[in-house]
Amino acid sequence: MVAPSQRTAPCVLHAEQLSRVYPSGEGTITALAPFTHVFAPGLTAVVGPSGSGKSTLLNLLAGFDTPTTGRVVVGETDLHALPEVRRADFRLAHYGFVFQNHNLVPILTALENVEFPLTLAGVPKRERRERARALLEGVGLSGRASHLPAQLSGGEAQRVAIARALARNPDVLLADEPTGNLDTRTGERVLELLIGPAREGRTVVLITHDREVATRADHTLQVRDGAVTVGG
Ligand SMILES: Nc1ncnc2c1ncn2[C@@H]1O[C@H](COP(=O)(O)OP(=O)(O)OP(=O)(O)O)[C@@H](O)[C@H]1O
Repeated sequence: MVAPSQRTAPCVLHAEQLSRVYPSGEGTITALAPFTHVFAPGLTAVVGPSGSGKSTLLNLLAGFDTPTTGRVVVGETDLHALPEVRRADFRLAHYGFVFQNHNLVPILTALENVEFPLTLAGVPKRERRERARALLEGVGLSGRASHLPAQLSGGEAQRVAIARALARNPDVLLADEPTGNLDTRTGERVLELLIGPAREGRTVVLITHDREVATRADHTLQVRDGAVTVGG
């Protein structure tokens, strides 16, 4: 097995006066007004209407986008202060991502998809294969290891994506509507797989339109017209 990442204590994700303003025509759009929040370990649900700023928030927390003001601190690291290449490495080592459409590599099998982040990390083949098998087993998909993404159901593909996201024991798991395309029962199963890491002390941030899903979270953030408030 791969040694757990350098996680000695639960990692805290801190947004400090974080905001994002986009140019729009002649003017600007405040997609996210300045807000400060500590994302504690556990599951945080981010809810809000379409266009309210949820994805903008997630993209900033991931370091995919640059804030107009403020910063994102992960543990001791100021994410946006890192040069681009180091930020990408940091992201690979500390973050896992799950998107609405699983984003699996279509030409790789389920097992190879889970192995992929370990390959990037230079983990030797035998070790990474063993770890990927254990992760697939963890999401109940040992029997699908050699399937290509196109040969998986939507729920199965999403479970593979979660196994992949967990491959490097991330401190932070960011999920954008991971249950959005799934029926209720399958969505519930996928949600359980995200709640597990949250219970183990990871910081899991989940965007959802589904109020039912949000009720399972430890914390809820409401985003409305770019303004973030605590509580649903
Ligand atoms: N790159 C961009 N340039 C200009 N405006 C943008 C950009 N990205 C997002 N916006 C605007 O910022 C606002 C927030 O968008 P965002 O995608 O964060 O909303 P959302 O809550 O995730 O919506 P949805 O639930 O529909 O995915 C919207 O008004 C959107 O049009």
